[in-house]
Amino acid sequence: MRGRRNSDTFVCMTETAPAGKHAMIAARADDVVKTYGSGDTAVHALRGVSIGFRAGEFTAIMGPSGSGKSTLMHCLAGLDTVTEGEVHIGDVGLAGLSDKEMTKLRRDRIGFVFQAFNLVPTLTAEENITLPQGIAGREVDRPWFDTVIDRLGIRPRLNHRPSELSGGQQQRVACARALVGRPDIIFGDEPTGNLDSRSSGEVLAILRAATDEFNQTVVIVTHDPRAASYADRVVFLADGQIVRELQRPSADDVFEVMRNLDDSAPGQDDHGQSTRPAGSGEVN
Ligand SMILES: Nc1ncnc2c1ncn2[C@@H]1O[C@H](COP(=O)(O)OP(=O)(O)OP(=O)(O)O)[C@@H](O)[C@H]1O
Repeated sequence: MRGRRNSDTFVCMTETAPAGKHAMIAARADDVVKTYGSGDTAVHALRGVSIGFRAGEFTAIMGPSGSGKSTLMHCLAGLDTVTEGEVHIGDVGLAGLSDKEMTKLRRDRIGFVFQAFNLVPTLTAEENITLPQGIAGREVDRPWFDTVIDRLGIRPRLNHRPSELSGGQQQRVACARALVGRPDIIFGDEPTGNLDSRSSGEVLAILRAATDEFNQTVVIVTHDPRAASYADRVVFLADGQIVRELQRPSADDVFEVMRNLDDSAPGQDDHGQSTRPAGSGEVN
């Protein structure tokens, strides 16, 4: 657990970006609504979410199950479309992009680390790490590749296939794959969900280093307060809305907010309809 200053804020980050390292917005969502289905069976996964992610910043998204965390991440990463509102990666709006342009943007500017690792079983660790560069027809930056794999401690495992690696090693390979292409922004959907605490710590440390040493932007979804305590800020969703944000919290701070959210959440009914009073849980 890291001893960090705790201060709540409810201020929209896009409006308060300071000058310097964090001034540039790497990604943002503006009034994003995501509804699955329609009519009586419509599920309101996101109900007007606005948030910005500064370049070089590590953000963790938390919230009760079904609060919309994965949906928000998938919309931000262009893996899903929004029903209303806009998403930008850097200054590129995703709404107007063709499938081809979207694929190129994801390939060039976004890295992914998922809970299920998504490694190709027939390829070695090294082949998995360099696969996206190969598909893009780009040369692998070898000095950078060396830096990343040494930082992750996976050099001795480069010739092994995923089945010959532990969960933690597979996740580090997935991290290396995300880092080697030098994407502007890395999205992690429960990147430590399948890992023991030691491997979790290693993966979180490299994601932390991605921001501190490599000036990349990291956004993860997690249920783990300890994982969230590695972030610069933690954003809490409930019922498809941002309801709270902590700056540089400790794991205990995060745990406390999660406990209150879980306690106070009548949440959603089976169709994702809010059962809260109108106006509750809004960002001021
Ligand atoms: N493809 C889909 N079709 C219909 N409903 C969906 C779909 N994906 C998500 N949902 C619904 O949208 C809501 C938000 O889901 P989401 O997966 O974003 O929540 P989450 O906070 O990531 O949950 P968890 O922590 O359990 O993974 C839930 O009610 C979920 O059932």
